[in-house]
Amino acid sequence: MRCFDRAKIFAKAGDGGNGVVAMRREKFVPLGGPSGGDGGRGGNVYMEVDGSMNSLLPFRNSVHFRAGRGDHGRGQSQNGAKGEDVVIKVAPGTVVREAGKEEVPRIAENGAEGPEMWLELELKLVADIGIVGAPNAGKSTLLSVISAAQPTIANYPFTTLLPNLGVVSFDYDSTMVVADLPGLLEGAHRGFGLGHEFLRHTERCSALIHVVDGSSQQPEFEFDAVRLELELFSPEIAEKPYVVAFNKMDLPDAYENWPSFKESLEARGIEVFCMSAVKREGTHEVSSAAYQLLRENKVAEDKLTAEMVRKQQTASINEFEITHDSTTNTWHVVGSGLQRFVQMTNWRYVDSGRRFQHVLEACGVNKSLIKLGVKEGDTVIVGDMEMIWHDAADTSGFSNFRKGSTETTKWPQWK
Ligand SMILES: Nc1nc2c(ncn2[C@@H]2O[C@H](COP(=O)(O)OP(=O)(O)OP(=O)(O)O)[C@@H](O)[C@H]2O)c(=O)[nH]1
Ligand SMILES: [Mg+2]
Repeated sequence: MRCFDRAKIFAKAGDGGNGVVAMRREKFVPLGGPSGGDGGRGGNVYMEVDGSMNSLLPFRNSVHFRAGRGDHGRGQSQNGAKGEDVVIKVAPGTVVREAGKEEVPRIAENGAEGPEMWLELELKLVADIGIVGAPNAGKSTLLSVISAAQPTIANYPFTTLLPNLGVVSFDYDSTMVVADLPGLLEGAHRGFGLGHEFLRHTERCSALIHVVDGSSQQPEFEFDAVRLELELFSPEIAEKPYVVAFNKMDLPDAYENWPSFKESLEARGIEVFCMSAVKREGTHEVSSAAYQLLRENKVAEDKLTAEMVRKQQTASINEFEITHDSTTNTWHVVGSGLQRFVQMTNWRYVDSGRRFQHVLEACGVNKSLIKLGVKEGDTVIVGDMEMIWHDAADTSGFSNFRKGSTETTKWPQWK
């Protein structure tokens, strides 16, 4: 049962093919020169999100993913064929990590030896709202009332073993996805009960609905115990906005407990609602309040997205291609991000020239040029910026910037 939302797989990029040493031998061609073909590039391993998948179950049977190896090069300048790529399809909301590490892995790299690693996949539900609460509080009942979902409802704890999802629609285009989670027990953060396994799913939710069984002996105590579990499991989850829904108001015990529960929580600054999920009374108010929290959160998130887009644009500077014109010994560095950056940089100032230099270095342009065999005196063109390469021993690499062909600037020192 644990397999459905976690999996461990092995991915290996294809090895590159070997190059071959060969000399051209032909009648009437006295000095044929080398004619060995390069080895083919190894295949890459890609991950692709497939909207039709909703679990990681397929990875129970297939664990190993290897991209094809590149063919070896052959004589007569025949290069080896590229190895076949492998695409691993995962469900939306899958988080990929290198086993035992936190960062997102990079497995699509070239090399004679294809990189390989174990990857941990973790599926986190993509729900807007998570319903949390003690076992038997009425979480599934609430979901069944506010959405078309039909989760199992029964009068015993841990009826819900896997999270249920439901779509709650208000009018027209305002909808939200609500996840009903297994009940939380005291000690859940230490692995008691089932709640712990699934609390992770709430990490992606924008807000929570906390259902309290109003007919229990001490509803406030139950409320605090669940809050404590949330905090102990993850402070991040505990910080999410939430609404409290005091349930089972149709039962005399709950009806009696309600005034003191309400008073006590409101004194702590917590907004509470009462409802009878079974009788469908007060449930609309609860889901509307949750939707309100969601909307407030969206505004904040949009700001964050704008910030991320800006950061991504900076990252796109990193992608470039270098071509070499051997007749003029000119290197063209092309990349839309780089180009834009060049246009932005006011090359006239030493300071910005230096900044530009730093960007080229940070983006790996200098290193790539050295790898490709740039020589002293060669011209390098990035956008409309022309530079002369000088001794690579100097970390800066370039000796002067020229914009167009008219102006030349000497850079006295770059350190
Ligand atoms: N009287 C009354 N019973 C309710 C109400 N809401 C839920 N119940 C009952 O409480 C029991 C548990 O309901 P569920 O919705 O399965 O509770 P849950 O929180 O999902 O429970 P777990 O999945 O086991 O954690 C069922 O017998 C429901 O019929 C209510 O408003 N009034
Ligand atoms: Mg349930």
